[in-house]
Amino acid sequence: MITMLEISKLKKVYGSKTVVDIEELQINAGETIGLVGNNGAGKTTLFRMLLDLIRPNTGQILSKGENVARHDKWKDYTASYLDEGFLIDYLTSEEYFIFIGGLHNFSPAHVMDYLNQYTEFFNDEILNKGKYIRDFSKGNQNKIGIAAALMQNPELLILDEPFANLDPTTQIRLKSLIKNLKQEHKMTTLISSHDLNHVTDVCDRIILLEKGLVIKDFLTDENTLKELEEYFSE
Ligand SMILES: Nc1ncnc2c1ncn2[C@@H]1O[C@H](COP(=O)(O)OP(=O)(O)OP(=O)(O)O)[C@@H](O)[C@H]1O
Repeated sequence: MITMLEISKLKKVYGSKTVVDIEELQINAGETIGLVGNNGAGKTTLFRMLLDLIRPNTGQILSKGENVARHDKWKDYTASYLDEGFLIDYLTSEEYFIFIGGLHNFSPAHVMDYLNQYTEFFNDEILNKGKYIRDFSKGNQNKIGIAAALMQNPELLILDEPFANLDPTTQIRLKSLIKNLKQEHKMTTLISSHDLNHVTDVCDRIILLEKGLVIKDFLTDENTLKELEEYFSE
């Protein structure tokens, strides 16, 4: 098995509160990981450290063996959408996609062609609306951010609560999209979610965080949903 991410002795502290405290965690290439945990468990903080948006107090994250805080190579194969801060509010959706495509040397025509595969996912709400990104609903901003992240055909994809704010139809379409990416591109995917149903459906491994600690880490099977529901109803 090839290791994609290797986390060791990772700690993030705010004031007197330790919000992430992970002794050891490995993510293998090709895995689809669901990160679950109640509000404040540390999911977003962990993602932000994976993307070197914030720095840990101690410990490190290696991506393909290189510390993300000291090297840049991971940026070539990693894509993410954490929140609307990743978008550019004053652009239309087309302008934004063309801007992101330009970073990967796509011509505008190539970008528009690439977007054809998302016709179903977009559900006719994203393109040709003459609307600025700031005026889209949060769910539709989500769709824009996810499609833009996928444009670079990443090996590692990180999505923070991708199902939140999506209508049920789009949630189901997003699940097939993620399953496809796993099957066809062997993509390594990390998804945080409060939706235990979706996350157990789409992920082959679940990591449960609580107060920054990994409480459970197991492969998904037919009992996982029940186990998680029991854990969270205690
Ligand atoms: N910049 C910051 N300064 C101080 N405390 C912070 C900061 N960022 C996060 N925290 C705290 O760290 C803890 C973990 O927050 P985080 O957003 O990572 O949790 P989460 O699991 O993503 O939660 P949610 O499910 O609500 O999104 C929370 O107690 C939060 O208040």
